[in-house]
Amino acid sequence: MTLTTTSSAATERRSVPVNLGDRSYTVHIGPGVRHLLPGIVAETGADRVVIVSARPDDWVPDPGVPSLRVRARDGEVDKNLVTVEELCRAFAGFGLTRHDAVISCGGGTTTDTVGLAASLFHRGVPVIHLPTSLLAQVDASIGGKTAVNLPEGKNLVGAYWQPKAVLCDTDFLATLPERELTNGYGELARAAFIGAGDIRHLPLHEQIATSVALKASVVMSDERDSGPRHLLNYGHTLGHALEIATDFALKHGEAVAIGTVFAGRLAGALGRIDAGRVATHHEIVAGYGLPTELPLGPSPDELIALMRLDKKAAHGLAFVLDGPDGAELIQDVPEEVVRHTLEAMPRRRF
Ligand SMILES: NC(=O)c1ccc[n+]([C@@H]2O[C@H](COP(=O)([O-])OP(=O)(O)OC[C@H]3O[C@@H](n4cnc5c(N)ncnc54)[C@H](O)[C@@H]3O)[C@@H](O)[C@H]2O)c1
Ligand SMILES: [Zn+2]
Repeated sequence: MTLTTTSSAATERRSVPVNLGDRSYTVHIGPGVRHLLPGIVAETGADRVVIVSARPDDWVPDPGVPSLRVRARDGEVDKNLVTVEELCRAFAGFGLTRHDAVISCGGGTTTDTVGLAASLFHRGVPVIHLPTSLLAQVDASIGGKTAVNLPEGKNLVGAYWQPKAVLCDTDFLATLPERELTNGYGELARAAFIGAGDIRHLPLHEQIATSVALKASVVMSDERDSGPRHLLNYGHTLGHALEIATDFALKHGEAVAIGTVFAGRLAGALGRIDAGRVATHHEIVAGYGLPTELPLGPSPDELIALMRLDKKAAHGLAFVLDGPDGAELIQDVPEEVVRHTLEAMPRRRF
């Protein structure tokens, strides 16, 4: 499909700086921002680029320097070290040097895989991301975490590798299936409780920009995940457990949405927030058309066992929870309160 950009495009564009010293970059958001690509490539000084894209060729504009196009496939199945090796071999075959650049275009699985390959090739070549799913635009392509899966688990092999720029072109979203759009809303819904507030009334490009700015500010204060970056995991403790317990039948954003409703109920049960604020969790998640109920099937015990494996937990059960001073990481939440909160949640078939 050929992309078209509306005439009001320029007024709907936003740019968000990610300030990380000599690793700083800008995230551009809005219709048509993909056309900034040749200028950004020129700024990097690259003599040639490799474009790794899961979308039609004309979605990535001419970068202005000689390029090799490599076809990618979105999806967890290809998000592995075999693909990373294939990409690195394509880079080598094209004679890419550390002074050139790699461009990714696709969903979060593609930006993660290409980002990791770029971080490894010649111990790091510049990468520019053109995320095409809402989830990748609001989350996956921002912040410099890259990873691929092992048969033993998701995202087990990765690196921190900040891009030179991210172009979140909202024209890309026109072909995104409805469920993938809703999936991205899951991360926007959780953003409401870690500083973004209720942004549902804003146009989508503004919501993306708000979420990107929030993630950028957290990453700027904790690039390598040693403290405040935990906040981004709001709703994710139960979310990850639900993804695993349903064998990934629930998508990440859907699971995070249910996890966000649960986090509100748990914070209420612990007396950290009042009933009105608990209800706001439900209202915002439901307002995005996201699920608020637990799936039939996984028992509280099974979910608690999975949540004990969460990397945020020093020991016991840990959650990022809303409270009088905003969201914070709470360690050692009593298992009984967690169990009662899970038992009290409605269930439905997905
Ligand atoms: N690095 C990070 O910080 C970070 C953060 C969050 C998520 N992630 C990773 O991101 C991945 C999830 O990303 P995702 O939801 O984009 O998954 P994905 O890449 O599998 O894309 C989801 C689906 O949407 C399709 N798609 C994407 N863009 C499209 C478009 N414009 N038109 C039509 N179809 C399109 C894809 O082909 C795929 O079927 C996971 O692997 C997750 O681990 C990484
Ligand atoms: Zn997430």
